[in-house]
Order: sequence, then structure tokens, then C-alpha cells
Amino acid sequence: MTSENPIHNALYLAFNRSQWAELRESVPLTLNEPELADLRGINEKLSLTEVTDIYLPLSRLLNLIVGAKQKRGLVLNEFLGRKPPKRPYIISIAGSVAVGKSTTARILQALLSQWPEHPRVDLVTTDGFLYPLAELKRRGLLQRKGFPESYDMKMLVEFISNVKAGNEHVKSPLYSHISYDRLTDDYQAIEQPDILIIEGLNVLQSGQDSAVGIQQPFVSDFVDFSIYVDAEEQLLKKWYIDRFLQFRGGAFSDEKSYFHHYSNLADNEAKTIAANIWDSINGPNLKLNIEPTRDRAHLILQKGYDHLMSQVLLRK
Ligand SMILES: Nc1ncnc2c1ncn2[C@@H]1O[C@H](COP(=O)(O)OP(=O)(O)OP(=O)(O)O)[C@@H](O)[C@H]1O
Ligand SMILES: CC(C)(CO)[C@@H](O)C(=O)NCCC(=O)O
Repeated sequence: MTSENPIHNALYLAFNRSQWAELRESVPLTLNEPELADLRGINEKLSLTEVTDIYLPLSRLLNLIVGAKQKRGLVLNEFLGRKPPKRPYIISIAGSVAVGKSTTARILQALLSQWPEHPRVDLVTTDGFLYPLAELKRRGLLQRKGFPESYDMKMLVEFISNVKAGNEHVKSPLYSHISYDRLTDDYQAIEQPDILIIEGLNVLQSGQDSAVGIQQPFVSDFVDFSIYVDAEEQLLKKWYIDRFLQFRGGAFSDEKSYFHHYSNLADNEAKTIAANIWDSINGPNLKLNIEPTRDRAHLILQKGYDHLMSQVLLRK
């Protein structure tokens, strides 16, 4: 079990696909019909082999890790002689734009909620904590969306700290990829789930990162288990362009879409525009602010061609 990266060798156990797939053990090989329907709804391109080989072992690992924390909580409560407070276990998912964070998060949400020990699994994305479009414009940050300074970090940290404290009703703002803005008339309510999954570009960032500033604490201070989804930049750029082309035929055709003016572009023009957005915003953000946080994660999922997982790295 070796990787080509010496830092990874020192910090992580590395598994190739078949080594990882063997670790599924007692998790049933087949999914029942409602589970399958749930997963197909998430992403029609998702292969079921990927679910059995990669995500079922991951679901088993997370079930064991969450269980260990729950047991520790019982010991602590007995020691303190108090009624157990209901605090969610928090899992974060970081990685580049277009690497598949939200797809991974939704698969894990569906699989983790099948375990009787933690049936309620909620999912939030940090996109909702981007400053509203008007505020981004006011601050001159329209070309820096996704960079640390484009998020209302105070609001995000307040949110995660309220969830972690076990508050009964915590509101999370919602982002629309259509209006390219925070929604003003809707929000998501988080009501003491067993597990909260939080996904975003920035969930592993901390005070060591100069662009983040030195305010404390950080999302990562509240996270119990962190995952980084990793892929080579040339693949990420391709996935970004592919998704942009898909949006052009779908979401952009909505008149309310911020990118409606892109909906009639020819293939080549659309590809050029998407490649430019990648090269000027998402690529530099990856190199400056996202990739440097990778080796803080408890688990790294490395994807190759076609989103197929090539290697899994687990902190020793
Ligand atoms: N496991 C997968 N198999 C096939 N396609 C996938 C998989 N995961 C993601 N994709 C595709 O890759 C693209 C990006 O996925 P997704 O929206 O989940 O990424 P993201 O990291 O959440 O992006 P963003 O940060 O921009 O919100 C989408 O077009 C999605 O359909
Ligand atoms: C909303 C974010 C920042 C993160 O998902 C990203 O999708 C984004 O909008 N980036 C800015 C450049 C672009 O439109 O891709």
C-alpha cells in the first residue's frame, strides 16, 4: 500500500480500488429498491459499481467512526451525571469546484441515513454563505467568487457553532446556481440531525492560510471528520466545461438565470468562455486556497478519468 507522494506515505494508509472494495465486509452487496432510486436521483451518471466498491466501504467506515464518538459521549455523560445533549456528528467535504463534492455528499447522505444508529443526516453547502451578489459587487469581488474573502465567514462559523451546540433550530441560507445569488425568500432549517454533512471549497481552511485572515474559530474547528475529494486539474477543468455545456442546454435557458445570455452560444464559444472562467477564477482558487488544505483531511478520495475513484487515503 504505497503512494507516490512521500507526505501521503507518512500520513496516510493508501488503498487502491480493489483493496478498498474488500473493506465493505458486512455491508450488504445489493441495495434495496428505494436506496437505488435515491441514488439514481442524485446523479444518473453515477455507476453502481462505484457505489458498491467505493461508497459502501466508506459508509461502513463512517458508521464505525460515528459509533465510536457516540460511545465516548455516553461515557462522558455517565461521568458528568447528566442527560445526553443531542449534538450532531459533523462531516466536512472539501475540494475544487466541479470535483463532485455535492454528488459525493448526497451519496453519503443517502447511505449513512440507512444505518439505524444515525438515520437523520442533513446536508448543507457553504455556497449559501457567499455574500449576496450585490455585496460581492460592492466589494469588487465578482471575479473572486469562491475565494475566502467572498464568504461571510462570521455567519458561517456562527451557523456551524450553533449546530454543534445542539441548538434545536438553526437556519442555513440557500444559494441558487440559477440566479447566481443567495435566496432571499427561503432557507434550510437544521433541527438536531444525527449527522450534518457540510460541503464546500473552504471547509478545511484555517488561520494558517493567509487569505483567510486570522479570525477564530474556523469551520474546521467544529468538524469531527473531514474528507477531501481530489483530482488532477486537467480533469477538473474538463468536468467544469462539461457541466457548463450541460447548464447551457438546461439551467441557463431559464430566463431568470444569471447566465441566460449564454444559453444560445455555439459549442465552441461556450467551451472558450467556460475555459476562461476556469483559468481566471476557479483554477487559481484551487491552487492558492483549496489544494493547500488537502493534507489536513482525515480521508482523501482521489478520482481519475470519468470520476472513477483511483485511490483512497486514510489518515493513520
Ligand atoms: N461520481 C460521479 N460520476 C459521474 N459524474 C459525476 C460524479 N460526481 C460528479 N459528477 C459530475 O461532475 C460535475 C460536478 O459535480 P458536482 O456538482 O457534484 O461538483 P461540486 O464539487 O459540488 O461543484 P461546485 O463546487 O461547483 O458546486 C457534475 O456535472 C456532475 O454530474
Ligand atoms: C459557487 C461557487 C463559488 C462554488 O460552488 C462556484 O460554483 C462559482 O460560482 N465560482 C465562480 C466562477 C464560476 O462561475 O464558476
